[in-house]
Amino acid sequence: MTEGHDSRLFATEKGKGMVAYRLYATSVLVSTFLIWWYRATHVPSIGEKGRWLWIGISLAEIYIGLYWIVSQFLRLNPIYRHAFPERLSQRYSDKQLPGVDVFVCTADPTSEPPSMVISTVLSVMAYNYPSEKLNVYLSDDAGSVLTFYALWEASKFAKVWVPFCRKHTIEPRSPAAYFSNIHSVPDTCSTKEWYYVKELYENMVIRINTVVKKGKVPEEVLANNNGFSKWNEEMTPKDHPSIVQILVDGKGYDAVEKDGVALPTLVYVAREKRPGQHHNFKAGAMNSLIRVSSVISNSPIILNVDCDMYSNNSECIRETLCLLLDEEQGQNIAFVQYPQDFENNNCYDIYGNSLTVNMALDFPGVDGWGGTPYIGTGCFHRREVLCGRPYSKDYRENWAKGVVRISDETILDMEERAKSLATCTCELNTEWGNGIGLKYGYPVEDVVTGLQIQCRGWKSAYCYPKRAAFLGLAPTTLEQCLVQYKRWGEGNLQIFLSKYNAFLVGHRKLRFGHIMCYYLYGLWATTCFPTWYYVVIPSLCFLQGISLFPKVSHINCF
Ligand SMILES: O=c1ccn([C@@H]2O[C@H](COP(=O)(O)OP(=O)(O)O[C@H]3O[C@H](CO)[C@@H](O)[C@H](O)[C@H]3O)[C@@H](O)[C@H]2O)c(=O)[nH]1
Ligand SMILES: [Mn+2]
Repeated sequence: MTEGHDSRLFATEKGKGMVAYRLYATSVLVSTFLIWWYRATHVPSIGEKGRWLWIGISLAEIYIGLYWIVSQFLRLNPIYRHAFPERLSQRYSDKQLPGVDVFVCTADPTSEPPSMVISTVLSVMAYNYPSEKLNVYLSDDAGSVLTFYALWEASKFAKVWVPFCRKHTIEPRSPAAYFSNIHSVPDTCSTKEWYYVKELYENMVIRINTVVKKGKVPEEVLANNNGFSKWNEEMTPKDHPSIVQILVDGKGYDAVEKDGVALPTLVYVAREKRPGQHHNFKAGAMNSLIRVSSVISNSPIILNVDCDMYSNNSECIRETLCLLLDEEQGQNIAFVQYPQDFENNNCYDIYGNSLTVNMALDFPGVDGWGGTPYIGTGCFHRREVLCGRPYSKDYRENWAKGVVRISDETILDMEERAKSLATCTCELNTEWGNGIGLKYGYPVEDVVTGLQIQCRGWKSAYCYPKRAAFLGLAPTTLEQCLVQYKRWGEGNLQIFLSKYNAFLVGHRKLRFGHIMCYYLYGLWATTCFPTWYYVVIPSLCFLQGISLFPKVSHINCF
């Protein structure tokens, strides 16, 4: 069933086959009750072997059953959104479209190689969106000259790459992904041009990798480019001043390259780091970017991506705008979250990294209750809301908002102003990290931030386009997986146990089902205990000759 008519920019569709699913869920529920009944009525009597083990397994089954019941809140009401970008183009000219600031975060040039980071940056620079409305910020939490060097190289390559992508409607627009997956020349492109771009890209990657390997930028580059003078020998990742450099000024003349296509603004940001000053990880980096971008572009929409999650769908901004700009249904949507899809999963996916259940089943279900959580990457926010604005029915976003250049201000002046907003002291005695920007103090800062936004009355939307919007790298080794799951499990449990427990902050503000969705993630880590019990104890009992399950011969065990 599709709600919506021709003027809507997006439609909301309810999940199919729900009657069948409800029947199935009811049968599981009935079976669960029967198992509980069986456990309660067959407890070995006092003194009998295995009494406590029986009670233990009964508790494990009760917990798993209750957790399953909570999980059904995510399954009963899924919705799917479909955007109509062609209607957006009919209604809004390029000039009328809102500005978009894209934040890419990186933290370590060793584990996040600069050549990968710039591929992500290039993929978002090449969105099918007016360049003068697009601003890309790279936050480098390591403050590394190597990452800056890579971005400087990328800013030059972008002059060829961005027009190339737009001219030949290339997908995906991450050069690394494109050249490693596509080996044939598109029809519209001459072989010469294609190989020229490919070679240009490959040579750039070789130069970047050489510099990263040596750990040093070549002298001739340092001598000829002022940008590198901001670094000196004393600077370390944990101790350096703030650096803001506008590598491409999309609103200036230098952005118009030879084909007459303007490039998006490209800015390098390394916030100040000092020993003893807490930097609040990614949330701190995001909040610095919100401030820095407010003097350079101040776009009403912010997209944030992790540096290992490139844009795989160049239409994604337009699709998102369909949701946010829809006059009837979009006014209360604070953020639009895309799934975390990964390109490096193999068909076995032994650690369950593809997150298919969460992305394809759970999140449309949470969306049905009023809003998917914010999961930190591939998410478009309204700047105003991220900065603390509560929902009000009468509020209308100023989509034309943006920085109006002070006529006699140079780029250097602007960089200086921006730099002062990325220092350690600029958040002292402010609400940053509390009511403004991303919340501090939680390992999954994004989830708690999203929850806070929803408690201020806003909704959020989940978009699951056929062509994945972003593709990232999932952990590949068991160790990386354990670290990742521990962080998510621990982080969500911490929120559950804190004053940001969804019920405590959300009662009367969120629907009961929505609170249960947050509980599912909050309690996820605790399911390790019953699971562990279930996996270990019955096998040990088996060795001792104690049976915790009905025997096949006892068919009539009830
Ligand atoms: O001090 C820091 C630490 C991390 N990052 C960046 O934050 C992103 C995510 O960090 P990562 O270490 O890759 O965390 P993951 O556990 O892989 O992240 C997942 O889980 C996080 C917590 O929910 C979300 O923020 C992420 O978006 C999501 O991909 C990366 O781009 C990092 O470069 C910083 O900018 N500064
Ligand atoms: Mn990651």
